[in-house]
Amino acid sequence: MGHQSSSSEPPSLGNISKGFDEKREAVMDSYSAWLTKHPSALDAFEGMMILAEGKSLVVFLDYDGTLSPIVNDPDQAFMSEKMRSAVQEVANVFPTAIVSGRSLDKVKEFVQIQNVTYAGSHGMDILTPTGSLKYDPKHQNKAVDEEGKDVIYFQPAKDFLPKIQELSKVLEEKIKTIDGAKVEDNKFCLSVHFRRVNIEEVGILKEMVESIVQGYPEFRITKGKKVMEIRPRIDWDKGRALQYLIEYLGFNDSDDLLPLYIGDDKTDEDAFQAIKDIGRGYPIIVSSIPKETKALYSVNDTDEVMSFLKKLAEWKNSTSNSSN
Ligand SMILES: O=P(O)(O)OC[C@H]1O[C@H](O[C@H]2O[C@H](CO)[C@@H](O)[C@H](O)[C@H]2O)[C@H](O)[C@@H](O)[C@@H]1O
Repeated sequence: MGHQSSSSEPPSLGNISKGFDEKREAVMDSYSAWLTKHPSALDAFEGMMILAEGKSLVVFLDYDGTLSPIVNDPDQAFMSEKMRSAVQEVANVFPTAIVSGRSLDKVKEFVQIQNVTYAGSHGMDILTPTGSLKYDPKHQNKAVDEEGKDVIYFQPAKDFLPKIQELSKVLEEKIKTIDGAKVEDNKFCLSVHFRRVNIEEVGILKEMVESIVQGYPEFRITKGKKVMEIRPRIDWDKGRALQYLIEYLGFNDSDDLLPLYIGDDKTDEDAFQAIKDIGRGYPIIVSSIPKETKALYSVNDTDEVMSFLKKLAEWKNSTSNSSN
């Protein structure tokens, strides 16, 4: 008797593979459609640089998912030596800042490059050498760094520190019961990670965190990649940090300014918006899947970020040499 297929029978391998191919094609189609709206910054590079000629390009880079690939353990999110040298090449020829959700100390420890400006805690902890900024004692602290240089810390959430530390302890104690959950202290904000939490327990963890944070109305929760980010309710984000750094560099009212920001996460959208508000510049999202974004351009992954940074430094070096 010939083989009869019925709906109760398991699908054959051939059918599974056909279904898989169809799904993959559909994903590729939607990614291609998305790319027409957010073209690859590598493909669009020449055109972007034509507009950059004679302008003052300022480079802003997110850390996790941009300079280092997303990994399971946040403490192991190291940057490759190749990426470090690409960032170094860019920092040698453009003012460059790293704007991260990590604590300032942690991001400095990961990146280990001298001539870049660092902003930690989603821009709530910015370290700059003393310079053109007006001294604002409300949010700025003068200090001397490890090398004996005068520096300024800009910390708009400083007053929240005791409460953040309290909240961190409460969260740590409560989430102990959930295997794989982790609180990361990013100084002016906290991250509750659930990448390594069993899928069945993620909802419980989220409810737990939400209910604890409700008891601290001066804080809010934002979402990142398998992480809940708890931060003070202040009008400050990566976009405001970008504006602060532009002012610090003295480009506030400059028509020459051309900010470029590369980031992969929701909190980077504030910086993309800030560039849109300025009215010119290159907001670039790192994504291998179509997603809602304010970025104009895209790159697929951290390898493409590295290729883009290398091209950028090469372009600057070649244009400087040709004008000599
Ligand atoms: O602004 P960023 O520099 O992108 O920081 C955002 C969060 O990044 C880190 O978490 C993410 O990367 C981890 C390491 O790859 C990954 O394990 C985690 O699932 C991701 O959410 C960082 O640990 C967080 O504190 C930052 O808020």
